[in-house]
Amino acid sequence: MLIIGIAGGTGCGKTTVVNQIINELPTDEVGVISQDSYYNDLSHLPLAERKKTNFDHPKSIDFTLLEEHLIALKSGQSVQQPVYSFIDCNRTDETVETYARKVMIVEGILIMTNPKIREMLDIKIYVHADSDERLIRRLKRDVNERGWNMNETLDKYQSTLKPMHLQFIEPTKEYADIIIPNNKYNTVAVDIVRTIITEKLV
Ligand SMILES: Nc1ncnc2c1ncn2[C@@H]1O[C@H](COP(=O)(O)OP(=O)(O)O)[C@@H](O)[C@H]1O
Ligand SMILES: Nc1ccn([C@@H]2O[C@H](COP(=O)(O)O)[C@@H](O)[C@H]2O)c(=O)n1
Repeated sequence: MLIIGIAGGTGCGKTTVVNQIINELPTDEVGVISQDSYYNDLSHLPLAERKKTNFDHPKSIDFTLLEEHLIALKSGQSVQQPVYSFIDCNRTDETVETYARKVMIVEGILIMTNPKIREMLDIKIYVHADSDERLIRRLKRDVNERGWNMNETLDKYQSTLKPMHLQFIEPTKEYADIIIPNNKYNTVAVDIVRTIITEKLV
């Protein structure tokens, strides 16, 4: 199994790039694992407390479970990938059966901060967009899709997202084999990654 890691700051376009890559590829041969599925289980906290969590710190991720799942997939076993709710700020009771494929894409802001996960990635990709682009995209998405208001997102950007990005996420760019500039839609880069995957599938 080829494991491709796709990291980059919030709003840089990771999910969009992943969707563009896998679109047109056979779903039974290429799968996706999202770091969001591996946020720590916060069921012991009320929603108001869960909302105060720093979701941009590596400690917010259950890397042990992610590593276990990647090892299982690599050995051909299926895993139950947790399903995350951004509205409830917690894992749901549901899981999605994720089976081993020839290619697995792992995407998320923090995936390259963990040495064990980094070690498992055969190809490391960092998607870059300027911070003003990312903030605009993030603001629109938080307000339209994730139940936050504008002030909450702007406060969070200053107090948490920006410092965590500078401390933990941006430095992982140095581990990348490929950096995709994504201030604008980058179909050339997407085609290149898709070509690498297609070669693995033959
Ligand atoms: N290259 C781009 N140009 C403009 N908007 C983009 C681009 N890539 C993604 N977006 C938009 O930005 C928002 C965040 O993109 P997303 O792929 O969810 O980013 P990420 O997964 O890195 O947080 C989405 O609304 C998406 O449609
Ligand atoms: N309950 C949560 C959990 C996480 N976030 C934010 O999601 C961002 C990571 O996802 P991307 O698609 O943007 O890569 C991260 O910056 C967290 O702040 C959230 O808003 N609510």
